[in-house]
Amino acid sequence: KEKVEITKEQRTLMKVIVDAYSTHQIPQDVAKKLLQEQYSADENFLLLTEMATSQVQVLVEFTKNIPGFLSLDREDQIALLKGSAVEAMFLRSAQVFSRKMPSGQTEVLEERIRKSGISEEFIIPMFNFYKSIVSLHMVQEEQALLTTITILTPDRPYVKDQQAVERIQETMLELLRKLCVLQRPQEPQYFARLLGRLTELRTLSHYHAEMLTSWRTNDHKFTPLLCEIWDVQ
Ligand SMILES: O=C(NC1CCCCC1)[C@H]([C@@H]1CCCCO1)n1c(-c2ccc(Cl)cc2)nc2cc(F)c(Cl)cc21
Repeated sequence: KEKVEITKEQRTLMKVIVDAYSTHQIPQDVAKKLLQEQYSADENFLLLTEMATSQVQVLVEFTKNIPGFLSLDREDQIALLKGSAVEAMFLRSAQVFSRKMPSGQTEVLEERIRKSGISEEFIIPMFNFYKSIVSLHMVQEEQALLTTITILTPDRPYVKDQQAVERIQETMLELLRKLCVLQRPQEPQYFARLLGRLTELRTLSHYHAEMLTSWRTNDHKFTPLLCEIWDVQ
């Protein structure tokens, strides 16, 4: 039986990442807003673009706190952010969706999102992904590390020094692997299941431009930051 132990420096690394992750979150709670009232497709589109814009800003702040990230080549830092922002947005949406809510609220939230203006064909893959995240019952440490591992994906477009990114990502993967073994001794496959979600996340993210341009709204207005990050306009 493998004796898994978190080292002192791994514990420090974990604390830095979880603190940064919990500090840099969307200012106001989008779930609460959606539960308060039913919005029109236009209002929902505006809400999404506002939320997504502020989430990118928050993602940049979070990324600066990932040990080693700022020592990467500056252009590679940008390439990693641009390459992971959409996935980070869907992963964050899934994590918000998977939060424990008073009974019946999750169903209301799901209904509001289904009717938010998003075109039918994307609803199923999106909720399949969200529900696969819900079913993992991830703890905060796992959520923070999974987002970190997504950001540190070496094979994003235009990354020059992939080895340097791989080295930092491997540190995070090893820490997450240990956490999973310690957290779920009875589920040896749990770590593999977590990483499997990143494949589903990448597939879902391929649709993001179509999901946005096919939104049932007359005015698909995007902020300059979203035009940078999303393949739209
Ligand atoms: O604002 C959203 N997500 C933000 C993005 C930044 C991080 C925090 C969450 C959207 C909402 C959906 C209703 C209409 C208004 O937008 N959203 C999406 C979503 C994201 C991308 C596309 Cl293209 C389609 C839907 N999935 C969500 C799951 C949820 F649980 C909640 Cl609360 C909201 C969610």
